[in-house]
Amino acid sequence: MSIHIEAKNGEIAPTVLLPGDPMRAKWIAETYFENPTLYNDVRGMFGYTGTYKGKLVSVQGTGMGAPSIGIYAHELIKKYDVQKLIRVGSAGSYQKEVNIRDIVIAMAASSNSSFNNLPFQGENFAPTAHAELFLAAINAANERNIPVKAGNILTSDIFYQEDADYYKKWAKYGVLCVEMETAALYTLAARFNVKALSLLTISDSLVTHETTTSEERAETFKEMIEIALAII
Ligand SMILES: O=P(O)(O)O[C@H]1O[C@H](CO)[C@@H](O)[C@H]1O
Ligand SMILES: O=c1cc[nH]c(=O)[nH]1
Repeated sequence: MSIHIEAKNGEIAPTVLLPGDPMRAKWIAETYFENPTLYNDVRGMFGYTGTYKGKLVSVQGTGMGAPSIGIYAHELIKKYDVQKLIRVGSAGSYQKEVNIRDIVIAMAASSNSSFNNLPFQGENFAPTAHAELFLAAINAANERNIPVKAGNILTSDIFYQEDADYYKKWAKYGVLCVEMETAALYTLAARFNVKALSLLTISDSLVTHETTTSEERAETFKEMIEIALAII
C-alpha cells in the first residue's frame, strides 16, 4: 500500500494507463480489459488491473493538475515499480487546425506550472515524451489509419485563465493544445528513468469555443485508447 493507493504489491501491472477522470479509468477497464479487478478506490480515484489481448495492464485515475498526477505517478513508480506510464487525457485546442475529437501526441510539454519551476529554481527543464513510446504510438496510429497530430503542448496550472487571449502567446509558438498534467508526468518519468507518453483527445477549443459533453469525455475517445493499448 502507498498513501493514496491501496493495492498490494504485485497487483499493479508494469504498464499503466493514466486518465485524469476516474470514471474514464472505470470505463476503460470495463470496456477493454479481460477480467478487470479494482485495486484502488481511495478518494474515488479508481485503479484497475486486467489483461488486454493477454498482456497485463492497469489503468489508474490521476485527478486534475500537476500536483495530483505527481502523487499518483510518484507512488506508481516508487512503490509499485511501474515502468511505462501512458496518459490518456483530454485537452483544449489552441490552433484552428486542431479540431475537437482530434488526437494529439505530446512530443513535449511547455508549462506554467510551479511543479517544474520549483525544483529547477528558475532554470528550465524541457519535459519530453519517451522516444520509443512516441514512435510506437505514431506507428500504431498509422497502422490503424487513425489520424494524429504531434507537437508541443502546454501543461497549465490554471483551467480558467483571467485573460481570454492568454492562449495566443503559446499558439503563436505552435503549441497545439492545453491540458494540466503532462509536464509533471514527463519530468517525473525522467527523474526516475521510466517511460512516459501523453495521448490527448481534443475535448474543446479555445479558438472556436466548441465543446464535448462530460459523458463523451468519460466514455469515448476510443481511438486514443486503441493507440494506447496497442503500445502497452
Ligand atoms: O481529461 P483529463 O485527463 O482529466 O485532462 C484534462 O481535463 C481536466 C480539465 O477538465 C484536466 O485534468 C486536463 O488535463
Ligand atoms: O480547455 C481545456 C480542455 C481540457 N483540459 C484543459 O486543461 N483545458
